[in-house]
Amino acid sequence: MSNSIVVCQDLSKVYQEGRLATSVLQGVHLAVEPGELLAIVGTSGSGKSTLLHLLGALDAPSTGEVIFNGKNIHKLSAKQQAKWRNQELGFVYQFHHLLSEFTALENVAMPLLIAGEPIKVAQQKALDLLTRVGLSERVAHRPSELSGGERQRVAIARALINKPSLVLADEPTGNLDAKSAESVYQLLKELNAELGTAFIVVTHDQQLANKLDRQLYMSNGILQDSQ
Ligand SMILES: Nc1ncnc2c1ncn2[C@@H]1O[C@H](COP(=O)(O)OP(=O)(O)OP(=O)(O)O)[C@@H](O)[C@H]1O
Repeated sequence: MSNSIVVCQDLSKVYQEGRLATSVLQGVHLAVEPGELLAIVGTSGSGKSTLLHLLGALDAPSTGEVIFNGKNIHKLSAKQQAKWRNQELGFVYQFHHLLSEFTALENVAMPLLIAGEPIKVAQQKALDLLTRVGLSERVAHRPSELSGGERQRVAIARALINKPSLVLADEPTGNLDAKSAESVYQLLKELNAELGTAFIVVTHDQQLANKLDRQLYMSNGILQDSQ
């Protein structure tokens, strides 16, 4: 437990809109080990994305806490949270959230520039990582000039460029065909072996979930070991 990279204790989330309260997460306990590949599966609307948002401090829990390497991330100031996200965390989304007006190289270099790396160093590192994910010929392409699988690989490269200890991935294979989904999985696996990055992957793709180290099931806001 003390070795865990992230621990959630009794996490709950209630969305309050006027008089209407929607309880989305209930008493979630979770501990993820360094380098672990964890899948979270569950029906639509069960609270998986909400949990990822709380883990990334993009939203605050109603009760409970998220301890990341000993730090309660929801007690950090907004500025400290932004720095923590930049240095320790990577995000991969189904719809990739790449910046459309920038090239693949610029998108991947962005987190390094935000972290204060000189532009030449950032560009070289981005080029190396894009080569690593098989996109050396596509570095000057904008997102609209890439296929879905290529965009997803750019998004993964961007998530990993700062060598974070944890990547939060929401449906990373969600809009991909079987072949592209397999290549995204291979890439996660290789980078995990090489860099020791832990991944928490929210997915409806049971084939992907079966290949990861561990699976947890979300059902009506409750996270459990089996379905
Ligand atoms: N800002 C919000 N205000 C009110 N309710 C919300 C809000 N965001 C999400 N919800 C509700 O919380 C529930 C869980 O949503 P969440 O996106 O976490 O589900 P999910 O398991 O990721 O679903 P999916 O697999 O369809 O992406 C849903 O019923 C949703 O309508």
